[in-house]
Amino acid sequence: MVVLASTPAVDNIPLLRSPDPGDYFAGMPVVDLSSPGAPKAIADACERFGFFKLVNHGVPLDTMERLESEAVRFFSQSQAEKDRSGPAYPFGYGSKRIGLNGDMGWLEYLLLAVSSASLSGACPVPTCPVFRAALNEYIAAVRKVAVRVMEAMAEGLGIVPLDALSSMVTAEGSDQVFRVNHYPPCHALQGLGCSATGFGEHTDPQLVSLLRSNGTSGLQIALQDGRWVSVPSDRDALFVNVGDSLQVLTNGRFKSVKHRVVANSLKSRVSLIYFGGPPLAQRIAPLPQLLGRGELGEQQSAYKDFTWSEYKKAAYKSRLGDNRLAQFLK
Ligand SMILES: C=C1C[C@]23C[C@@]1(O)CC[C@H]2[C@@]12CC[C@H](O)[C@@](C)(C(=O)O1)[C@H]2[C@@H]3C(=O)O
Ligand SMILES: O=C(O)CCC(=O)C(=O)O
Ligand SMILES: [Fe+2]
Repeated sequence: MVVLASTPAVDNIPLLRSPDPGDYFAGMPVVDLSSPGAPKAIADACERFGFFKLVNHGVPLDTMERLESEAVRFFSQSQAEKDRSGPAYPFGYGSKRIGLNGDMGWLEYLLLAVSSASLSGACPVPTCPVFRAALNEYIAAVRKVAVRVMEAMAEGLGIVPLDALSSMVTAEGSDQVFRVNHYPPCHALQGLGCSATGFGEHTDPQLVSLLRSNGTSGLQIALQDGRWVSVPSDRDALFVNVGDSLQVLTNGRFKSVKHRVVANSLKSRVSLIYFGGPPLAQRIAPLPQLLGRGELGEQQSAYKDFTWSEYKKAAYKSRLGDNRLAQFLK
């Protein structure tokens, strides 16, 4: 992180060295969901990076673009109008403040509750019926992809039944969240050699997150050696993150990926993220098939026993960049 003389527009937002064009993620795994090799490729990518790009996923481009243009229309309203959809917690519009513990980023967003395959009726925003319809169409489609991806993960890990993981997001009462992030261009930092933090480094607490963005890059992931690499944007693709809960369910075989977003000084970024979480009462512990006999006898869970409700509570008490899983290690 670099420290600069204060620039009022970005006060309280941490600054990062501008991404170096050479730091693109050269070895990024790209998985074709329609190919027979997908389960193995997905398991491999989740073990090595906790992250992969997914193509041929089946969400129609116009479903993604319809939602993107409704989101752009929402965020182009006046600040007073947008604030009428706030506060962000538990669900609604938020700006710059992320979470409840002092994290700040150069973005505005909508945090929305999903019930079954659409926006929860208990989530009153957005109020615009056209925006809600676009959200519902996209959420139904992306959730189907999440289910296929989790089935492929199970297959790639050699777990039966194949819905051992995906049933946690399709179960009654599953805790799914949808987020629309808008990172306006940060003109104040143009040419200064540093960028505003859009969304600070963190891992996602859920099982999986599926992200789609417009053509503006900014997403970065940390490799296992700690090096940050930029993920080139691709508006046709989805990007899949392994979350903390999936790391635990796989007893650490899949790694939850540390990621962040760097704001662009010229272009705005819009991202749509589906977070698949289990029901609150779901026990988060390694699947029995992944605790099979190894050379050293019965393998033990590396984690204390906990439920998603307990983990979520702890996550919401933490700062974005905290290592939330550390307190649940044995
Ligand atoms: C600082 C925080 C924001 C967050 C809740 C938390 O206390 C720690 C986890 C954060 C995160 C990251 C992934 C998702 O964007 C999110 C909605 C989630 O479930 O966990 C956010 C939370 C948030 O923005 O409220
Ligand atoms: O907006 C993005 O591209 C990623 C944001 C993110 O990681 C999150 O909302 O958890
Ligand atoms: Fe995230």
